[in-house]
Parts: sequence; C-alpha cells; structure tokens
Amino acid sequence: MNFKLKNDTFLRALLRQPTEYTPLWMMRQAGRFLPEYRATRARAGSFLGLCKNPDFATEVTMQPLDRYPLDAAILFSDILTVPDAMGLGLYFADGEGPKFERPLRDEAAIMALQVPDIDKTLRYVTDAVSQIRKTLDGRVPLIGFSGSPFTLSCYMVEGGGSDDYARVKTLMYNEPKLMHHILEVTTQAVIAYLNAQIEAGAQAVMIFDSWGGVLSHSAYHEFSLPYTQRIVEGLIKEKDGVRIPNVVFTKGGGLWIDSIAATGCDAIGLDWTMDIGVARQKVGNKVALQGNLDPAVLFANPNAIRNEVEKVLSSYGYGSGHVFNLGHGISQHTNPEHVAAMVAAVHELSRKYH
Ligand SMILES: Cc1c2[nH]c(c1CCC(=O)O)Cc1[nH]c(c(CCC(=O)O)c1C)Cc1[nH]c(c(CCC(=O)O)c1C)Cc1[nH]c(c(C)c1CCC(=O)O)C2
Repeated sequence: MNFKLKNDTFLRALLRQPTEYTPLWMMRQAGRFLPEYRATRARAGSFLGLCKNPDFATEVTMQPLDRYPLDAAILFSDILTVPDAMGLGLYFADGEGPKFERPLRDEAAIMALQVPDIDKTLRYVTDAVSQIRKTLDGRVPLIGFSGSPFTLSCYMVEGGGSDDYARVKTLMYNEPKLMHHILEVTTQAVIAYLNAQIEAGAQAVMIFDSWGGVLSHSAYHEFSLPYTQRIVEGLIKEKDGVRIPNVVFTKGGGLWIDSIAATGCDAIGLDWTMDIGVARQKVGNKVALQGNLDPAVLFANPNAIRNEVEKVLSSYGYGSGHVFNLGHGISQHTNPEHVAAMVAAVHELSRKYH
C-alpha cells in the first residue's frame, strides 16, 4: 500500500493485486483533442515550449485529470527529448511531426554519440516530474516514460517519421555493428533518464517501443527486445519501500508477448489488434496487461463505445492485472464527451469482474 496516494488502483493493477474496479488512463491523454490543451499550447508558443517549461508541462498534465476521473497521470513530455539531449537538434515543423536537424547519417556521427548528462540536459524533465508530483498531491500516481532504444534509433537515423523505415533498416542490415552501437549508447541514456525520473518522483515507468512492430521476428529479437530487457533490468525497482512498476509497450508486438513477458517487466502494453483474453492466457501470471481499445472506437457514439469497452473487459475476464487503456494514442479529432463515456463505462462495467 502506498500511504501517500489517495488512489493507488493503477499501481495495484500493475502488480496484479486486487482492485475494486479496472483502473484506466489514456495514451496521449494530455493533447490536442482537449480545447484547454490547445489554449495552453498557444500561450506557450509551441509543443516544445510546453515540454521545456515545467509550469506549462504541469498545467497540461493536470488537464485530463481535471476533466475525467482517470486513475493515473502521465508526465507531459516526448520520447524525442533524449536524442535532443544527445545533440541531434529536435524541432517540429508545422503539421509535419518531429524532425532532427542533425540525424545520424554516417559512421562518424554514430561513433560520436554519447550518453548525455541527464542532470544538465534533461533537467527540465525531472523538474517537471517533481512539480507534477507536488501538484497531484497524491490524487493518482504519476507515470514517467521513455522511448525504446529501437524506436528512438528510428527517428535518429531517419531524421523524422517514416513510412517504410528504409534508412534505419538499411543501416541495420548493412552495418549491424553501427546499429548496435546506436542502440547501446541509447540504452545507457534511457536507463539513466528513467531512473532520474524515478528519483524525481515518477511512480511507474513505461517504455514506448512504438515502432518495434515494423521489424521481422528475428530483427525484433536482435535489435529491439534485448535492449528493452537491459532497461527493465537497469531500472530502480523500489523507492522508499514502494515498488515502481514498469510497462513495456510494443505497438504491433502481439506476436511476441511471451518474449516480452520474459524480460521481467511488470506489465505489457497491448495495441488493439490482439484479443486481450488470448494475451492473458499466453502470459499467465507473469505480467499485467495494459490496453487495448482501438482509439477509433472513440469516434463512435457513446452506446457503441460502451459495447466495445464491455468486450475488452469481458475478454480479459475476472480478477486483477488489467489496466484499461487505448491501444495507441488518442486521436486529436476525438470528441471529449466520448472520452467521458468511455471512462464512465470502464469504471462502472468493470466492477463485476473484481
Ligand atoms: C512515437 C512517439 C513520439 N512521442 C511519443 C511517442 C511514443 C508513443 C506513441 O507511439 O505515440 C510519446 C509521447 N508524446 C507525448 C506524450 C505525452 C504524454 C501523454 O499524454 O501520453 C507521450 C507519452 C506528447 C505529444 N507529442 C506530440 C504531441 C502533439 C504536439 C502538438 O502538436 O501539440 C503530443 C501531445 C508530438 C509528437 N511526438 C512524436 C510524434 C510522432 C509526434 C507528432 C504526433 C502528432 O502530430 O500527432 C514522437
């Protein structure tokens, strides 16, 4: 039991301890679907302006919690702050998503990569974590996060988003040693970064392997999973006598959940493509599961949303170990009232399973 928390349902579910209902939060819960987020972003001038100012980061982290009775808060930041701290120069071109000024395009750039001094380069993140914890005042737990080394490498090599991952996959197949070097340095950076978030007050951490699912079976097991496993092994597991659970989310990773469970993680994030009941059978009592409603369900009407929520809950079935979530980030085109319908449905309909 976490004595400082008024609602620790989320942490108990991650540790597969009994709960009264299924807790929930949403990936990208602080974001453009909320008018209040768009207003704060306009005041800050840009998305990075929000991330780099702890007052703004705290304000937008709290917005979804003030609107909905969610069971967890997530640090407002981005996975790409780590490569930015490594000197790649993150920027957001209007309407084009993230980009790097200095992507990794040759051997010299790759061999020059270094683990950044987190205290110096990412202080704005750990400051935001402490400030959010204070503002939360024990309402719900705060989740810290990072990208997985493979997913970060995709952006670092491509220089931005990609449809085919041609550059990073070419490097991976032509020059596996160079690819492993990027992954090695990034792994060390991510371990230091997540542990700094935990020291600053993050009560659970999540690793986003958002693009792991674009890999072949063998490439996933060579270039993504072992590095995720090293992170899981390197994380601070307990602070002030309280467990700090971790979640590994691999979008498109449903085929590999047995290998993911074997990393020793506490929970696996599922996208919407896999039946969560089948996933539960496969992983047994090893890990908790987080997910897995298709974010597009929120475009439908509240009745349809309720039906789809019930399907996920009943497929998971009786007992603890499920954190309800979307299978990926919420769309910016979502109607905020539909989110209210989903939150109410999860809290109400899940009680019969506990
Ligand atoms: C791949 C990835 C990124 N960032 C992230 C991932 C992994 C998760 C995933 O798979 O979605 C992680 C992330 N990004 C953001 C959060 C905040 C916490 C949360 O509310 O979940 C988290 C956890 C805020 C954000 N990160 C970004 C926004 C939108 C920024 C804005 O224009 O206001 C937010 C709220 C920008 C971003 N950042 C990134 C992209 C591809 C984009 C553009 C996306 C888009 O335009 O919808 C990289």
